[in-house]
Amino acid sequence: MDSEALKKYSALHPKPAGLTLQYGTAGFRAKAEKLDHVMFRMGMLAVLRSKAVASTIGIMVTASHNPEEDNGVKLVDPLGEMLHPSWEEYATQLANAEEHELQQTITEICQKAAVNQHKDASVFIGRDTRPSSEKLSQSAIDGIFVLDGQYHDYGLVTTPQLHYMVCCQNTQGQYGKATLEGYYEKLSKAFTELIKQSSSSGESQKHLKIDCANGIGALKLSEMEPYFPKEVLIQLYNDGTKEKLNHLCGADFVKVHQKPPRGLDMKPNERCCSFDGDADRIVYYYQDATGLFHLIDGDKIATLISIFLKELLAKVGQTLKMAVVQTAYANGSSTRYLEETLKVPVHCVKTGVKHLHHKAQEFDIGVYFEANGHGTVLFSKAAETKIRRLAKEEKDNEKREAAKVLENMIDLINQTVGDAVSDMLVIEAILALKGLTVQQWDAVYTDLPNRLLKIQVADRRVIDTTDAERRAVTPPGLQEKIDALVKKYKLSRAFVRPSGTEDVVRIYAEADTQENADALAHEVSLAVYHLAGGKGAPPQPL
Ligand SMILES: CC(=O)N[C@H]1[C@@H](OP(=O)(O)O)O[C@H](CO)[C@@H](O)[C@@H]1O
Ligand SMILES: [Mg+2]
Repeated sequence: MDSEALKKYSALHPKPAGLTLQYGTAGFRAKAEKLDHVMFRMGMLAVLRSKAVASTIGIMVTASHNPEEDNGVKLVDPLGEMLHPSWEEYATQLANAEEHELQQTITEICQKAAVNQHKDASVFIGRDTRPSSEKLSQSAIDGIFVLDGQYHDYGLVTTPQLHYMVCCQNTQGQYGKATLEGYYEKLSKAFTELIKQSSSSGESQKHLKIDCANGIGALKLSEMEPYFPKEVLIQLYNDGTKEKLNHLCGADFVKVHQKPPRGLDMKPNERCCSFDGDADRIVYYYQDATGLFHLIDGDKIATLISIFLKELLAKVGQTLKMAVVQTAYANGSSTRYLEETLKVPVHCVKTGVKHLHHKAQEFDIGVYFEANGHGTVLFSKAAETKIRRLAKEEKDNEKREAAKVLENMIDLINQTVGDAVSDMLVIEAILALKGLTVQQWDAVYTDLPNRLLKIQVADRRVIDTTDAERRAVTPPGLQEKIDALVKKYKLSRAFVRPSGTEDVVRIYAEADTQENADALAHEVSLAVYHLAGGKGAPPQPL
């Protein structure tokens, strides 16, 4: 490490005095103007991580569904996974070190993590369309440069595209070609193969309206369109040419407000979907003839995919172990349907993709989705090998054809991380192959009415949870109070947890009716306000 160069460069990216940030559920997130030093330092950390694991590491500059003024950064591990938890702590230390402690902190990280500083380092970097992203990614590049790392700047890409590139690179091309063209070709080839086998459905079945949240999804879908087969008739809305990123649109807005995004003209019964700002989440929806809005969230996506995969597994006659991984936010009806009707085991883990991904790796086929629409399917190496072999060698026609469908699903799904583009194509292929309308998909089960609220408290760390965040262990008395409130309603459930991305406590409630879900959520938020140090005026009923 050249300490003069480090001093010189870090002076160009000074840390605002007194500012401390934490590497949370989704990396660092803050107002963009507070992040320059963090980017520079994450450039350096990516170099250290790359040296430690002798692989290419990714840096993605994005704040996903947050407002346009925010930004953030996430590191991507060798196979496209989220940064290993043991390094999150190093990320936080490095981001918060004062200028004069910087060199010492780097040395300490190298010691603790056994980083061989003489090794080569390689970093892939990408960014979303925020006005601040270009400059911030340059700051990260300065950080890579100062520690002598090699880098490739992919410029504007979706978060899942960057994860894909990193995985391709570290598997020496086994996962695909580490270029945008490679990504488009791999996905569109698998998709085209899949829908070849669908009996041609009506014209209306082919149309899909996509709300791109005024983000990167619009750019990348336009680039990808020439690769699509002619059966795909997509119309892009909120493409970023007129309005602000994530403003009154995008997957998060639609999920939280349970209403259509602005800027998408929706006719009755049309199939529509929304991406989030960095295109790693997707939700579907439609409006029925009476004008009622129907949200089809991550739970229904997981269910559709599970139904489809289970049928295929039965056809190929293989006993591969399949499971669905959810979080506490999954609608109770989805869990019940999966366990009781579909007979697929369901596991509940803590919020955050890294937890879901990790759990899903335990199965031959692990389907994971957060209710908000972030998710994917993981196939174990053994399962993949078996399926590819059957697709090639199986003598029985029906079995071999089913194995081929599974093989194309493996190639279409971005197994590195949830991917709105890939998930959309998976869903479109399943609907086409099964001849399902969006209404039939929606009707697989009925969501329990639910409400998600957030409130501010003086220090959200006073709330500690257990049992995959479904029960609060502190502050004293809070869980007992929640239990008593839940008992007042039918089919009810409620829990609270501190957010990992915002300075708030989240409250979730579901019950037999919307009024009851709203009332329960409100009562629980009052309990949090009183027992966990609520800030400002007490929460008001909805
Ligand atoms: C209830 C909810 O939607 N929580 C989101 C949100 O996390 P919080 O820790 O709840 O702020 O952002 C995460 C990162 O995008 C996402 O993984 C998660 O699902
Ligand atoms: Mg996102």
